[in-house]
Amino acid sequence: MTADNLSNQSKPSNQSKQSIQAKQGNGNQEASGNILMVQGTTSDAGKSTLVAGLCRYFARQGRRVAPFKPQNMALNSAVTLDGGEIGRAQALQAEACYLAPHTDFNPILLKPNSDTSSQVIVQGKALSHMEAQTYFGKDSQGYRTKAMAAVLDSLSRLERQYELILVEGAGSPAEINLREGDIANMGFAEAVDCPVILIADIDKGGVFAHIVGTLALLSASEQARVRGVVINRFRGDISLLQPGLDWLEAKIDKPVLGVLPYLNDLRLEAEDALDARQVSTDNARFRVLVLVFPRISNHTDFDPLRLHPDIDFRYQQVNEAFEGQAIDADLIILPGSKSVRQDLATMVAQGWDRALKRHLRYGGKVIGICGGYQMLGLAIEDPQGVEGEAGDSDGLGLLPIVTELTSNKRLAQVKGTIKLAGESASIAGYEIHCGRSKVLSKATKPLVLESDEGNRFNEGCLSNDGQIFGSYLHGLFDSPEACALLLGWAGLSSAATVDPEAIKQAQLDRLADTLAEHLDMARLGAIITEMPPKAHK
Ligand SMILES: NC(=O)CC[C@H](N)C(=O)O
Repeated sequence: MTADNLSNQSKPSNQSKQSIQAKQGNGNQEASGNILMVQGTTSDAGKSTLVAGLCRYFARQGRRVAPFKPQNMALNSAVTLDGGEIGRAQALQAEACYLAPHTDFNPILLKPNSDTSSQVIVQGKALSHMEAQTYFGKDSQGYRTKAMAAVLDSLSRLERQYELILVEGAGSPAEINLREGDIANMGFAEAVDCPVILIADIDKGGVFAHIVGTLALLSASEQARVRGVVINRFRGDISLLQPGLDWLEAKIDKPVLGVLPYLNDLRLEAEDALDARQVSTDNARFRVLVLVFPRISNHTDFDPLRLHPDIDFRYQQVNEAFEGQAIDADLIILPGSKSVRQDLATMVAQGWDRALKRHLRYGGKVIGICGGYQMLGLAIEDPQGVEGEAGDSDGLGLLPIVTELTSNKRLAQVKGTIKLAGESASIAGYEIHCGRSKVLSKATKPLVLESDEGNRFNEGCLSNDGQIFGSYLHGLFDSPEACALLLGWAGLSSAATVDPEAIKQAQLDRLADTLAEHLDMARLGAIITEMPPKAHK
């Protein structure tokens, strides 16, 4: 790949998109595997978004491009086609490349279930606590060696299949306490000898200090591999910024590759942070409240509701005192959780058990998804201590199910039909859970699903009074048909149609257009090609 053809921008027709897909689908062609890494001066500087935009930009040109994040810490994950689990940001970036998600795009995923411990997922598979101990040993050096081996193994597979690999760092490379044994930022870039660009968020203020300070805290060889900087989320008059940019380029002796505008209404899945923004609620006629657990997982389940013009959508932190306040919702949703028993205890301590019952007495509806579904049941048992201390907890007692957490994590993409209130619709989604739930009585299971392996099964549970529905399915509002059916059941009739997939595709294209306009793509192309990766395999 040459700098020229990297910067040669064109929008593909639908036909060339298909040929990209075909190309991307069957890897094993000649590939030089150029690597570019994006690091940020802070968390939330815009790394994921920049990588997603670059993925779409290059994929639209017919390039074989893939995303990569060596190590991700997030509770928002996606099920891959090869039956594993990766961070959602990498799944979105894969989609930006017109690719299905693959475990190699994010070989290490850490899912925190307390302030001091995480579930470790290596190349898509969750290690049990025992495995984690033997895999990594007790010291951080043990972890680094094994994790780095997995990272390089995945990367070398991608290098054989793709022309360009766009790598996202994590947090900032200048976290002094995390530098030793780092595999997520400069530790990775040094190991594979790839160029780095640094992105900084000007909206937060202090952008010059962030950039100069970050570079000052790097070693000489790390500084040298930072080949340019990108300033993100700028609003206002660029001519007023220009003197600052000139000063910066002289000070750091590196180019500013571009200043990206503040994309106020960019609606792309958040990597991990909860995105509470919603479209205008002027015409909203239905109130949805999603409880936010300290260890909420897969909050992107709610994006279709957050972006729905008929819905007044709210997140409510369950660890904040609320007792006595009016709940003010037609539908309350309990989301997934990485620490179900503990999040349930937090919720009950704040009086949410009583609040939910009151809401139901007034005719409100309740949905529980995955961990939230488990909480609605009679009991949650964790005899092996899969999510912390071993033991049992009483559930909220609103659905006739009993759950046992097992070390055998279920990961599956599923599709089928949902039947509620006499209506049925097709539905698709994914399951990520250690728990297995038994429905005790003859309660209705409203879903008939089929997994990738072709197994058909009934899923979910509806209370006898028809007011409470629980399911393991993440992404259950993504299909417009299923979303309309669920909202209809919950009391919102003739809801507008929101198609999150179409929104996502339009946003990725818009992002790529923005990068094409505001980044010096010729220079970026040169950065990518002038530093061939060293043989690290
Ligand atoms: N995604 C989830 O909510 C998972 C629920 C629970 N932590 C389990 O593993 O079963």
